[in-house]
Amino acid sequence: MSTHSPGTDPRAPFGARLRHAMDTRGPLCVGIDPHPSLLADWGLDDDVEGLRNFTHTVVDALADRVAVLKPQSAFFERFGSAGVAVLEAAVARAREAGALVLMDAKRGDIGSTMAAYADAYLRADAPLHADAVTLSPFLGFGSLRPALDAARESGSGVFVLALTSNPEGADVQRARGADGRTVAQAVLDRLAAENEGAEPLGSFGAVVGATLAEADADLGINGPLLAPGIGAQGATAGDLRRVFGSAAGNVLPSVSRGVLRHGPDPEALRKAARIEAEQLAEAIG
Ligand SMILES: O=C(O)c1cc(=O)[nH]c(=O)n1[C@@H]1O[C@H](COP(=O)(O)O)[C@@H](O)[C@H]1O
Repeated sequence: MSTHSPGTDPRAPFGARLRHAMDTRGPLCVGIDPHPSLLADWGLDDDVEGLRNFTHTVVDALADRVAVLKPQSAFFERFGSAGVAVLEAAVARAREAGALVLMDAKRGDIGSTMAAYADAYLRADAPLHADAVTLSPFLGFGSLRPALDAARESGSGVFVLALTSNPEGADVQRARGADGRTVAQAVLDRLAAENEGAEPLGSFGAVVGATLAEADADLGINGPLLAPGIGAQGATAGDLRRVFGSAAGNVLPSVSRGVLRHGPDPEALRKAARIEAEQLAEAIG
């Protein structure tokens, strides 16, 4: 992991900016998940001031060196508008310091209201504009169209849930449609179509948990594969090759508690992130 800035044209599509960030800073996304238990471990109160202190500490320690920071929106929303204001400031501060920001909001809705979510996160001048956002395809992949179009227009990205890291995900995601494909494969195929011809990497990513026993799916979507589950959920860097096979080079491993538990000392956070990034780069390199 280096402190090198992503340095590509800020107007380049998300996939190109992410490729550059992963190549120069190392393939690591650190999740900003201010759990009440982590706030307590850091000696902070479970209130807006504690949330702000926690979030700024993580951003100031890591935004100039990790490829991606991923704030989990719910932990901010639980404090209402004051918490969302902390999130908004953190997104701006992290992007200013050179990190790409993936807003973990897991949105999905009928097309007409999906357009409003797209406005909230993907429109270039939106207060909560991030480099990318997580989306849920449960209302049908086609319902995400307004977000896909908005991302293309603003040079942002999306990560659509395909094979999630939680054990309950398989009920829905491994179910087979009339054509024999699993739901997850149908999502992956639609993402591959969105990324067709994109170089060096498409902007339409999938979420595929590092905790899976095996992917058992074609992950060749020419887009990034967000891999949560490393650390607190039990997966390790060593699992990535087995799960992702030849697609490992496009994997963006994501760690939240596994890094955050080393705070609040900024130097300890930086060290934890550096070790993770080095191990992950070696595992998928
Ligand atoms: O979209 C995600 O980020 C996500 C998808 C998934 O399948 N599993 C998963 O754990 N996540 C998120 O990744 C983070 C995992 O946190 P840790 O288990 O603490 O590393 C949480 O913010 C989850 O919401």
